[in-house]
Amino acid sequence: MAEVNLSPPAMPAGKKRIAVMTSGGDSPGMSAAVRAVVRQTIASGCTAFCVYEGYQGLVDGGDMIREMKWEDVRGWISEGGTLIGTARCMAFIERAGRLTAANNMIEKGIDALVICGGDGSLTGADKFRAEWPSLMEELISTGKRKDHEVAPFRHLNIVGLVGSIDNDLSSTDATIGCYSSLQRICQSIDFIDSTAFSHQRAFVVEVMGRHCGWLALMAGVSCGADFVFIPENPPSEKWEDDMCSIVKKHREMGKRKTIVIVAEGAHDKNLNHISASQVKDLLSNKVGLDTRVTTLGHVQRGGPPCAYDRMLATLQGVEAVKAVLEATPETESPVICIVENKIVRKNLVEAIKMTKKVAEDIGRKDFAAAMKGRDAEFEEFLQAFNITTATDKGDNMLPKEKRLRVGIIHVGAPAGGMNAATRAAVAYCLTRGHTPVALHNGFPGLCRHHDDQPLGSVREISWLDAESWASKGGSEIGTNRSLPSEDFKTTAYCFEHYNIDALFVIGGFEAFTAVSELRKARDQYDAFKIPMVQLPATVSNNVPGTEYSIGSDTCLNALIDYCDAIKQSASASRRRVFVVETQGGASGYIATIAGLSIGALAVYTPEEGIHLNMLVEDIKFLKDQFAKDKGSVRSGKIILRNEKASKTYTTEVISNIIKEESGGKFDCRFAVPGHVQQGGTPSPMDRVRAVRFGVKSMQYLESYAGKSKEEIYKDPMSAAVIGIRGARVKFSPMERIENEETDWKDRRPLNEFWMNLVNVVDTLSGRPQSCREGVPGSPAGASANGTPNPRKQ
Ligand SMILES: Nc1ncnc2c1ncn2[C@@H]1O[C@H](COP(=O)(O)OP(=O)(O)OP(=O)(O)O)[C@@H](O)[C@H]1O
Ligand SMILES: O=P(O)(O)OC[C@H]1O[C@](O)(CO)[C@@H](O)[C@@H]1O
Ligand SMILES: [Mg+2]
Repeated sequence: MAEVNLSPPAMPAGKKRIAVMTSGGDSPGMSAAVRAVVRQTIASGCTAFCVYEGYQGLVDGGDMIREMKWEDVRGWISEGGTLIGTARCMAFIERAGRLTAANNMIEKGIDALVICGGDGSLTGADKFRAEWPSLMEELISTGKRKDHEVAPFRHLNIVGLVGSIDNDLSSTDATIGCYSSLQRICQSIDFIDSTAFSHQRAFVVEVMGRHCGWLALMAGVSCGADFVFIPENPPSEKWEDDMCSIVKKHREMGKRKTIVIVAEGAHDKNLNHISASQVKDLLSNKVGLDTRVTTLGHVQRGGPPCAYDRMLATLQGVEAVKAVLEATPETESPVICIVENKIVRKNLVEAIKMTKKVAEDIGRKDFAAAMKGRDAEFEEFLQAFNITTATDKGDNMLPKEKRLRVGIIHVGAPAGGMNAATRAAVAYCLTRGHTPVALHNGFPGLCRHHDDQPLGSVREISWLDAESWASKGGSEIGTNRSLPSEDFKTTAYCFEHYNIDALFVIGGFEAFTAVSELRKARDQYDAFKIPMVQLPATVSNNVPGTEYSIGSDTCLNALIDYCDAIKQSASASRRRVFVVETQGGASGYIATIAGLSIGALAVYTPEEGIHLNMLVEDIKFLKDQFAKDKGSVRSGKIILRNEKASKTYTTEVISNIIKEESGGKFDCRFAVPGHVQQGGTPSPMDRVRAVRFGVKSMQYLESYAGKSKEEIYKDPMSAAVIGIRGARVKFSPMERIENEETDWKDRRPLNEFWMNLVNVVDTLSGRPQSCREGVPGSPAGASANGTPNPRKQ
């Protein structure tokens, strides 16, 4: 009988069959990653496959490896867990299992595999890749495959996406799912807080994270816990006494509740496990506290992904497909990572090696090395946690002449994390011997009420005052939009009269403007010749000098919750579109990232504006979509329109035009979430970043202690803005940012790093280029990383 090649025919040049799978413990955002890989694959003219049930599906083959169409992943962006299933597969740990998996991949003609999983899954992927040539040889030598069948698959094209709640892979700042899990943990601890406070109780909370302390540490930072136990940095030999003395001290200082967080993999310096019940016994018996244990368990892994995880999963999924398409046989397998704010490809083998080394360092009790092996943020967060909970000032105190009175002021609209940043700054100041002074209710509050009796607006903040602010939304010291230029004279008088030696300004574009004004007014007022730092805090994320303002993540989460509910309603009513109006001032950041995170059909930003042709093309697109949908599930559609995208085409007008032009084929409504977008409780990301930036800002101001007014005046860095820029956290000189990077008219940065992401929203919703072609200022034609948009190639 003639030989038959049962494998599918080879793909045309440059086109591939790309499969995606999820493996290990599920994590929120995995489904969003699968959606992004599938849609980007199809948008690139390739064929998408999913491998169901992790490596088990690869080993079982057959129907477990299925082709996916565009519509198959509709609505997946907001789903928790992984809709293609996951498993911990023993068979794949053995070579025999991997051989069968390789054979199944050839059977289906899979050219490339994108694996979304944790350290274990990527270790498996790395092993599979390393072994691949020998697996191919074995398939041939054992007669399972012919040479020509194997020939097109000689090089295994593999890309890793890190999906795990544990955040345990070295070389990336965040894994897909870790911030959603942190959100679940923080919400639980916030709830526990109120009952603990009521009864003056202690709670020991055990959190997941297997061998990694990221979740425990970040929960400690965001919730203002009293003590954390993490495997990378075990407590001292006499930890029982240390913990009890810190808790006792906090109680003596007036705290009514105690929260201790224990990572499930916590141990002492000799690697003896530290359990939650052990900690509970100590708190009960040695400190005499009424203590309870709460083990959060799998609730930490469930539920929908937060905004950050949706965005991360989406951008990384898109990047994974690009990496597949750009790979040559010489390219080393990448893992897609994020460093601060930048999606980057790193070497998979190296990342696995570094991750394994952390485990080995812990095994060898080299904890300093283990700490270094985690990302750069990790150590900084531990320091920030220690500083904000420290009671033993001792060595930390500066000599008297280096101690400052630091004025802290909130300017502009409230934003999530303002209080957390203030709390961190206060704790840092007290630990170092500085005096934190709240300037209540912004600059007008300062000028008008500084000498009110009995309580003026200039007040020193005690540790206990600020202690409970870690999780509080709004602004505890009050905020105001007005600027110092409204009364420079009184502002200067107050700075002098109350001996303000340094200024920490927390807020958005107004805060930026305020620091700029004070800097410029230094010529006339000596009182302003003090070091000043602005910490960008605004839902709009439009502050020059940073790619991230605290509060913007809280806003995105509030907005996606709102949009998820609207989308559900639109889906249930089948043929309905919603136009949702977002805040953001003249910056389309919030609209774009929310669009990316909910799978919006289109995003209208002030940067691009709204044009008649755009509306005409979008209505055509909508008609086409509804014609294809035929009343299917998850067919609700949302267009996000920034509040300042157009003066003429308002949200209501657009909604009416769409309704009118739909020819009765579908309906359109609009919704305006308004100030809901400021969020209630700040998101954990805003809280932890607020703490990190708060501490860094204080350290920065402190570096000016002892300098003369003239030295400060001459130093361009003495008025600075702290921010994330690409892969780094930096202080930038106000003067340069004002002059070179600010669009003063539109109150936003001149270059907005996220502009190309509108293309990703379009690619993944299938919106044709024609909708934005010819639109002035449109970056259509460039993609997320500035590389050409695949749909244009
Ligand atoms: N050394 C290895 N060799 C081959 N396959 C492996 C190896 N380690 C893990 N795998 C495969 O990856 C699967 C998932 O690994 P693991 O259970 O460690 O979860 P993970 O990917 O680290 O995710 P998480 O820790 O977030 O749950 C394993 O069940 C196994 O199929
Ligand atoms: O769901 P399982 O298999 O019990 O595994 C629990 C483990 O998985 C994780 O949730 C993710 O790795 C760990 O934090 C935890 O130790
Ligand atoms: Mg793992």
